[in-house]
Amino acid sequence: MEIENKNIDYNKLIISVRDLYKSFGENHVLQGINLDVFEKENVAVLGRSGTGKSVLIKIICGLLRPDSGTVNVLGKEVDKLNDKELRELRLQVGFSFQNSALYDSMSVRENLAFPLVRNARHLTKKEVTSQIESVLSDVGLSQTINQMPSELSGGQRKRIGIARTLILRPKIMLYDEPTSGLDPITSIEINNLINLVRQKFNTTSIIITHDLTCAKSTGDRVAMLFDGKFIKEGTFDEVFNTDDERIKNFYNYNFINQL
Ligand SMILES: Nc1ncnc2c1ncn2[C@@H]1O[C@H](COP(=O)(O)OP(=O)(O)OP(=O)(O)O)[C@@H](O)[C@H]1O
Repeated sequence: MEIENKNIDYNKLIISVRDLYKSFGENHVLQGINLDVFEKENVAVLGRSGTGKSVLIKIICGLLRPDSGTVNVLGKEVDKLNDKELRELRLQVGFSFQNSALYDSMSVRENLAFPLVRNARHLTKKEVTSQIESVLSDVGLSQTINQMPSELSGGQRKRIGIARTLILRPKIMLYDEPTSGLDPITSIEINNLINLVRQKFNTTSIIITHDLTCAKSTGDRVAMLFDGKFIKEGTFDEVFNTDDERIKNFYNYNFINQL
């Protein structure tokens, strides 16, 4: 078995979140979040539905603004960037959406060409094709190049969604519920892909999930979100080896649901 080469650099902080608060009206979603992610580290953020996991990564990539607190990404304070700087930063942050966000009226080839043509206009047609073929091979789906999204399985759609993000060679990957709606075997394949992406593309990642298997197999570190705060952080075993009833309930609920 090939041993994964993680090469995490704990001297290089890639994402740093401090005292982050975000409410929607009376809904106080994030209530003092602190999080550091180091170069080439995979951090899994676990929590129940509606705890603010997606809100957190949307704030990290500048899609939402916090009420207070700071978010530093690749050395830049996200809240202080103007529109142009934010666009430049976003090119380095790949966002893999929960629903894969593919354009249903476009083929796989066109879906993958879209971000390239929009953001790297200097490329020739031949270069675009070669990059599409290369990234499709990376996600193991070369044969789907001329298919439409409606012809793909849920797992294949997730892979193409990840490929479409990777084609811009981001330094950071934010995965929003990468295994949601997938059967256990397809989920394992996606978890393996997330680890492969880190190894091959040297990405730093946050994986948002409520799937324990996903968190365990992709997260070097796991952070447990509860009521707007991280209540425990560490390796998967450190987090779940606990007397905290909130974490034990989360574990048991997941376990029962997987039976
Ligand atoms: N743009 C918005 N306007 C108002 N409320 C919002 C907005 N975005 C998120 N929320 C609310 O913030 C809370 C957290 O939502 P979020 O999508 O981050 O949850 P989550 O932990 O990712 O859950 P899930 O796993 O179900 O996606 C929810 O109560 C949601 O309704």
